[in-house]
Amino acid sequence: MSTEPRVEVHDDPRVLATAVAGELLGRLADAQRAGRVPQVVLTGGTIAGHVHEAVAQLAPASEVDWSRVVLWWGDERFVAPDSEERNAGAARRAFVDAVGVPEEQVHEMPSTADADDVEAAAEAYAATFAAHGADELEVVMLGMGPDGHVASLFPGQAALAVEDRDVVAVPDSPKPPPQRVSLTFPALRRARAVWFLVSGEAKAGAVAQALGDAAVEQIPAVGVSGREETTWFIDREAASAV
Ligand SMILES: O=C(O)[C@H](O)[C@@H](O)[C@H](O)[C@H](O)COP(=O)(O)O
Repeated sequence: MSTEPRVEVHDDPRVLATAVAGELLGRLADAQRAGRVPQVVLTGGTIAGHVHEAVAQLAPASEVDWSRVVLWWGDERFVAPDSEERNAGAARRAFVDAVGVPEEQVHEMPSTADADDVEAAAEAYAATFAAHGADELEVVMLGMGPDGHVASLFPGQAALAVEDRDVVAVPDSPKPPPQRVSLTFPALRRARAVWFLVSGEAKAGAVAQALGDAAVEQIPAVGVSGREETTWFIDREAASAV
C-alpha cells in the first residue's frame, strides 16, 4: 500500500537538514517508547551529510537510546573501505561513531576489502539484510539526483525492474563511482516511513516530475513510498518548479 506524499519546504539546506534531523530523532524516540528497535536506512549525498551533522548536534538533547537503533544503507559505492567515496565512512564521521550505535548494529554494505566483486557484495548484504530482520524498517531516507535516481536506482536501468530481491549490484552507475550496491524497490517500500531529502535548483525539475505523473523508468523516486508515510523534505530551490 503506498501513501500520498507530504511535502515540507524549508528556506535553505541548513534549515532543511536541521528539520530532518529533528524529525528523525523524534521518530526514533517515539518508536523506542512504543517498544520497537528502530531500523534506519541511511543515504549518501550532500544534503544527507548536512542531516547527519545536524543529528550529531541535536542527539545529546534527544531521548534516543542509540544502543537500540539499527543502521542500514540504501546504497553504497563498491570501493575501498577507507575511500572518501564511501557513504558509510561519511556517516560514521558525521554522527554514527559519536552517538555510539553498537558496531553489530551498524550494517555497512561490503567494500572491495569484503567481497571479490560487486555481485558478491550484493549477495552478502542481501544475506545480512534477511538475517537481521530488516522487514521492519522504521524510516528510509533517500537523497535524489537531478535525474530522479534514488539510492543507486537510475533511470532506464535493469535494477528498477527487480521485484524478487532486496539488494542488487549496480555495475554501471552513471553517477561515479560506477560500481555500487543498492537496495531495490521491494526493500525500500517495506519502510513505515520514506523520507526524500532534496536540495537545490538542479533538482527542481525532478521534484516536480516526481510529484507529478512521471513514470518510474524516467524518475525512479516515483517507485518508492512508505507504508505509513511518504514525506518530501525539500528546500525552496528544489521546490521552485512544483
Ligand atoms: O551514493 C549516492 O550517490 C547516493 O546515495 C545517491 O542516491 C544520492 O543520495 C543522490 O545522488 C543525491 O546526492 P546529492 O545530495 O549529493 O546530490
